Amino acid sequence: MSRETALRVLIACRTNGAWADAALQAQIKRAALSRRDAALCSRLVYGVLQNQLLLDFYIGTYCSQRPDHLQPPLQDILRLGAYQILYLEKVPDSAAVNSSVELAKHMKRGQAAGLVNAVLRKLSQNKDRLPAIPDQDEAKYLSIRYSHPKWLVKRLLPILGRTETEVFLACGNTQPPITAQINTCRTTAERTAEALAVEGVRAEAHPWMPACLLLSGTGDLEHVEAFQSGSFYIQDPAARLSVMASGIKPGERMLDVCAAPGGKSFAAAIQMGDRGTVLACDIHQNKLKRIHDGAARLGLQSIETTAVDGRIFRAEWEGRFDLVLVDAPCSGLGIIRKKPDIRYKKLDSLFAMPVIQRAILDNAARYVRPGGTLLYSTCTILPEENEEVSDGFLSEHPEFLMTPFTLPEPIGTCNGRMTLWPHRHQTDGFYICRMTRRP
Ligand SMILES: C[S@@+](CC[C@H](N)C(=O)[O-])C[C@H]1O[C@@H](n2cnc3c(N)ncnc32)[C@H](O)[C@@H]1O
Repeated sequence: MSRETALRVLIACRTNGAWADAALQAQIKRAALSRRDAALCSRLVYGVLQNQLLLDFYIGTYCSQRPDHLQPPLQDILRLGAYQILYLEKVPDSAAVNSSVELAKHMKRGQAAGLVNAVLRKLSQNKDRLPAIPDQDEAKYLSIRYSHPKWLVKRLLPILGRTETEVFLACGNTQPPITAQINTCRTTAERTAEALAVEGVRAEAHPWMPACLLLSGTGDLEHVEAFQSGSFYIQDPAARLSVMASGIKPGERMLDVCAAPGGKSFAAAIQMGDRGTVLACDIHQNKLKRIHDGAARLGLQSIETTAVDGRIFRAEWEGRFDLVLVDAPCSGLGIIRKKPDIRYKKLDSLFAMPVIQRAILDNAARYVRPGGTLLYSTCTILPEENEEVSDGFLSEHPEFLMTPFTLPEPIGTCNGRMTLWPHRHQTDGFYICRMTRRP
């Protein structure tokens, strides 16, 4: 059942543009998989997505047809089989081959099962002497080796250089830690860790982020008492760092323009000791419920929600906020570890982003009071959506200037803007730019 469910998820991602995490959740529930089967299913889906280009390279070596000319479900079946043979030591090759042949039989295409059998058997026979990836073209080599699209590798090479690009790409295929941010309005990290231990969840203090725990052995956290009672919420340190950089204080008024599902609004309300106002907005009315439910669970009274398009001016908000946060919609290339399928999204949708980001920033800036703060952030690492957007904004808005901020060591003081990188900071890839409206 795990393999069939994994196949359904991969097909949904490819044909309906579904996100793997949401499709996984839905399909695991639909198939009513046990905890163990669900874990294998997740491992298969994430493993295939993280290694897709490399798997295709090996499949192509042993297949009489070009893999991209095969019927798409057949490609997915071959990738699932190849992943098990090359990466899952506990699955015997025979089981990987036979289960893949069974999946192909369900396709009711005569030759599909035979082809899957032939390709996977050859792969299994040769797995200790796999062909070398051609390395004449550096970007192509790295793209296949680490299964990241070639266009992204080409963009990264001049920014990071060869060695660091390789480290970044390898990091993109690792499992990110699960980090709990403590609701310090309610409890402490120590008490939360003790409560989690009682329920079998291991928690250790984050090496440098205050009031933050690294979790393992979590399973489904929603059933854990410490979660239900609002002791913490799950958020990467990078996201909380952006709120720390804003310097929001108790009693202030904050507007979170692109707020759903609410992580930064929660971080801000907690940083303010739940005193003041956080107006959490999103263009999608249906997403506000997540913010509302999260705030209720955490017992945060200072958060209000409303649906708005951040590009459209609301006269009643002009100059009214101490802090306006634009955590803009973006390509998400900084969270490839969590969402491996982001790397395969169409380029045109990614590069439409800067126009939307700038439109939201230009409009939201009008809501900042004189002397107040405008914080622009994204969970991506490319300058097109980061420095180029904030620099473009600053060059046309002389009433704003970039202002330094200080974050916990080892990050320290930043000169107004910074990019966090997964391989350097062990956080999500993230951009923070802090600007102040001249008084
Ligand atoms: C990066 S996510 C925000 C994450 C959130 N700040 C958090 O920390 O949980 C971007 C959000 O912007 C919203 N969005 C997209 N276009 C928008 C617009 N024109 N106005 C307001 N929100 C928008 C999306 O619905 C999405 O929820």
